[in-house]
Amino acid sequence: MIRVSVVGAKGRMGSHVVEAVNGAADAQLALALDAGDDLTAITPDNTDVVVEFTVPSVSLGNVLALVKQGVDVVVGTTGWTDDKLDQVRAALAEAPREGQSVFIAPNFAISAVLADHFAKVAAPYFESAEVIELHHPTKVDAPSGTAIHTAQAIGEARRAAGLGDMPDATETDGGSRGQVVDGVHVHAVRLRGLNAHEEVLFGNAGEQLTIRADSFDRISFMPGVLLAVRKVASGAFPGLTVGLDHFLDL
Ligand SMILES: NC(=O)c1ccc[n+]([C@@H]2O[C@H](COP(=O)([O-])OP(=O)(O)OC[C@H]3O[C@@H](n4cnc5c(N)ncnc54)[C@H](O)[C@@H]3O)[C@@H](O)[C@H]2O)c1
Ligand SMILES: O=C(O)C1=N[C@H](C(=O)O)CCC1
Repeated sequence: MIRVSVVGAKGRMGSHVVEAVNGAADAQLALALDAGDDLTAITPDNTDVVVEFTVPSVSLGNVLALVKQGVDVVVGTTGWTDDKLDQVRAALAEAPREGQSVFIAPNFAISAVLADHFAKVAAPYFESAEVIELHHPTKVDAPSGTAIHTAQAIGEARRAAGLGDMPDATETDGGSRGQVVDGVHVHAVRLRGLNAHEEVLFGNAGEQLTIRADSFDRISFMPGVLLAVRKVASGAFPGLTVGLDHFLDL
């Protein structure tokens, strides 16, 4: 049995994770903590893997504290920068237990992970690429972690293919062209009724490819969360791993 503690357990994602862990035959819920609870209650004596879904402003602090406490961590919270990832790597290098793991996924839904993969494959073949992410209006960060990850993957694939800048004659822009991430324009929509959606547009003269992923319900993230918990608990992924694609045969 994998003993799983959840941090952010009262949130939209955390409460689904509690339910998913309770429904899994090979996992059992250890502690379910939220804001104001004492994180030091989580120790290797009661927990194998912590699942962390909180808010971008506190997630790094939680992860660093949990690594110090000797437990493995699966993180779904967004807001990760290169500098924050370096801090996690440094904490893991000093971790109390041999082979400790932190796994971070911008998106646990198979549709989103595949969309990202297909975008990487398509990127070298198109002159233009833009990302549109669409989410519920209670989301606190923009653009989404998934859109940043997708844009970075497209930027990297374009560079590797020797592609230059995308064509764009814009001379005046009050913000309508979106945020530029790694050379890729990213646009964020917040609309009541939406959950989590992403569209990647690729263009050449006379043709367009659209790749779209839709998470209509948060249950779409749960198979990915449980897969990550199992992979991390197996001990086969020491150190920091970013992206569910590492656990899929893509
Ligand atoms: N990776 C994915 O697949 C995926 C999917 C959905 C959402 N997310 C991300 O997960 C995060 C959470 O999203 P949500 O919709 O569940 O948000 P939410 O606001 O519903 O939940 C966040 C929870 O964290 C709690 N919290 C805040 N500070 C805390 C602290 N210091 N310690 C413990 N708990 C604390 C809050 O009280 C709340 O219950 C966001 O960053 C979101 O973008 C990722
Ligand atoms: O609902 C959210 O918030 C989501 N956040 C992640 C992101 O920012 O990419 C994943 C999708 C849902």
